[in-house]
Amino acid sequence: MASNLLLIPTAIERDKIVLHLDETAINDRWTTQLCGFGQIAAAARTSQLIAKYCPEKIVLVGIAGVFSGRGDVGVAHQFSEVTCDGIGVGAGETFRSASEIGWAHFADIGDTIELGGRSDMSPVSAGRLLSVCAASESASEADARADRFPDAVAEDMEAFGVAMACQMHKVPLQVVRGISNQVGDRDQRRWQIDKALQAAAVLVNRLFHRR
Ligand SMILES: O=C(O)c1cccc(C(=O)CC[C@H]2O[C@@H](n3cnc4c(=O)[nH]cnc43)[C@H](O)[C@@H]2O)c1
Repeated sequence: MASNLLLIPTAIERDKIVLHLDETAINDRWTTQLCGFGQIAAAARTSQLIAKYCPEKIVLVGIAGVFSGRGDVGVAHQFSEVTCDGIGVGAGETFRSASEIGWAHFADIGDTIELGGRSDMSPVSAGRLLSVCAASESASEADARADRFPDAVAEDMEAFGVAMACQMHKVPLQVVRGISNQVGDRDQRRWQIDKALQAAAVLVNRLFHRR
């Protein structure tokens, strides 16, 4: 039986989350691999791993920031869609995305990719994940992003790249993110990484047992 892939951006996240994952499920059917930090590494590495393992399905798990007023820190979400922000023209208020200027990311892949390509992996709808190239570094930057994406719940840096590779290879993807911080809060003393990854592990363990 083909192994499924559990992708995690960094070794720090992997070493914390594996403590809470169902070991039997991992040994039986899942291969855990790092996909790297940021959209580019994540897309390239995912493509390489799909070619190597030919997985039936992929789950991406890690931490993310939540937009102010749209959720709590220390909980986890499984997302129904992922939107890319940061590839296009301009910066700040003048930024226009790839779709806005009429350049698709690749062929028919626009700025948003639906997650959960098959009925047996139908997503728990927790809305939109915004995948950025550089994390918001202040509350005002976070608010500006939140204004541009009124239905985005959280911000990460890899999901769109992983989703693009999965779409090209026709492999269904689920994305689970534990919420470690408020978007725009760069003071890691306030981040709740352990709690976020523990909550994320609960959702991933459920996905392990879903047919
Ligand atoms: O601001 C810093 O100095 C800094 C130092 C180390 C790491 C960071 C990160 O933002 C980690 C990014 C990493 O975790 C995910 N993540 C978690 N929270 C956020 C966020 O608020 N916005 C975007 N990405 C976030 C992301 O997927 C990366 O893998 C900062």
